[in-house]
Amino acid sequence: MSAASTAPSSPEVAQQFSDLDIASTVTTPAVTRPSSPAPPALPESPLSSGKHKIAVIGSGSWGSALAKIAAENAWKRKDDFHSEVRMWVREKIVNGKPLTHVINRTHLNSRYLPDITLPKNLVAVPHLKDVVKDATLIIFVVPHQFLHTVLSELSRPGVLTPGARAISAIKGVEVNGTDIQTFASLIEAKVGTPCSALSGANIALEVAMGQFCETTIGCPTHNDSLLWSAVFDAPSFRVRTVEDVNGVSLGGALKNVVALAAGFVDGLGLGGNTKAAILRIGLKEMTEFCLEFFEGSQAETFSNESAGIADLITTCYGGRNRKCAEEFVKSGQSFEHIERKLLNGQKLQGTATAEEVNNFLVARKRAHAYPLFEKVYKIAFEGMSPKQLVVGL
Ligand SMILES: NC(=O)c1ccc[n+]([C@@H]2O[C@H](COP(=O)([O-])OP(=O)(O)OC[C@H]3O[C@@H](n4cnc5c(N)ncnc54)[C@H](O)[C@@H]3O)[C@@H](O)[C@H]2O)c1
Ligand SMILES: O=P(O)(O)OC[C@H](O)CO
Repeated sequence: MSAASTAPSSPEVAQQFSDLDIASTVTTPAVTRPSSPAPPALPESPLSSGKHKIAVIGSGSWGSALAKIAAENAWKRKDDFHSEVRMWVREKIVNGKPLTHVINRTHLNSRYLPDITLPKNLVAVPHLKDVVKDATLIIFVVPHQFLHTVLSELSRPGVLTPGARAISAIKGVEVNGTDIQTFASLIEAKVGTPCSALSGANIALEVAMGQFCETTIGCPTHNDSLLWSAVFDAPSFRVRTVEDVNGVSLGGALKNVVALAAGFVDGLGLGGNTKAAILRIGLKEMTEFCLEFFEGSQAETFSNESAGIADLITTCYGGRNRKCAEEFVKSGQSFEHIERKLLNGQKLQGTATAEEVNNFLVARKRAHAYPLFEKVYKIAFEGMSPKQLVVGL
């Protein structure tokens, strides 16, 4: 497609970022499917425009990659979506300039996803309340450590649009004693929007580069699956929807614990057989954990969907958790040090999840039923030798 003919900016953001050139070209996907049938009609928007408006909360590597896809789809379906998509960027000075200005001028997230050109209808905004103004579809994709702060700001009266829906692409769980919650249910409880969950074998950079992959979206209703498929499905990012919001959420959280075990295996110099055994045992514990503690979740989400087996494979071979756990064994340094050394400002999720899951299982007196999760916790937090990982499994 040639250069866009209309400016995608709303008056407020045009004023806020008046010096931006967001009226020229918009990145379009390289592949089109001319023979595809017309997409299904979307559920009505609560806005008087009749269109849905997308907001992205988070601008790390995954936030930026998902925002890119959502903005490209919004631009293609202007009858259904406001073409401007706003992305919350926690302001930071990068090379002497605010990151929001850098993103809006260069269309590059130089801090978290350099070298990937973002669509020009994706606008970086530093204040949360401006990001969600009039938004009907809100994508939560901050590292889970920061979610509570975000939710307390969004739960103030008048901040969110009545009738808005949310989706969580955050991988982790929230534990309080004997209670465990997914982030989708935490978001739903704190801000009152129905919340779906997106998870899959999705290393952010590969997705942003347009390499083919699949993702799974767990949705509470059929309307949610229509909406979120329209936001995310793309020729190189195929969406499959399931009704199992908990299974999708738990797949994304628990695979990070297994990825630490896979990294320990690599750090110990053990081979493919051992890693395959860890993956099998890990998938079994992930599935059993979900079935035991989350009523209505489905084993098939783990065995058949990208959010289960496929994400486990990619993360145990190519993810940050694996990489940091390998370094933990080889260097003997702390995970905090390794995170700073290797991740360039990105956040490690697996150690926090291993601790949360262990605390929960201990509180429920069920730690012995999940020996791999227990070993990962003890190696990461209690000084157990990594060599003990496979002993007695
Ligand atoms: N990176 C991936 O490949 C990938 C893929 C799928 C899912 N995920 C999941 O997506 C979620 C977000 O991960 P990511 O990779 O986009 O983030 P990231 O690890 O790249 O972290 C950077 C983000 O954290 C924010 N941040 C840093 N300090 C903060 C603070 N004090 N307060 C608020 N925000 C702060 C930054 O502004 C930025 O948005 C995680 O749950 C992760 O597991 C990541
Ligand atoms: O890099 P990791 O280990 O956080 O994994 C990234 C994604 O979750 C893979 O789907």
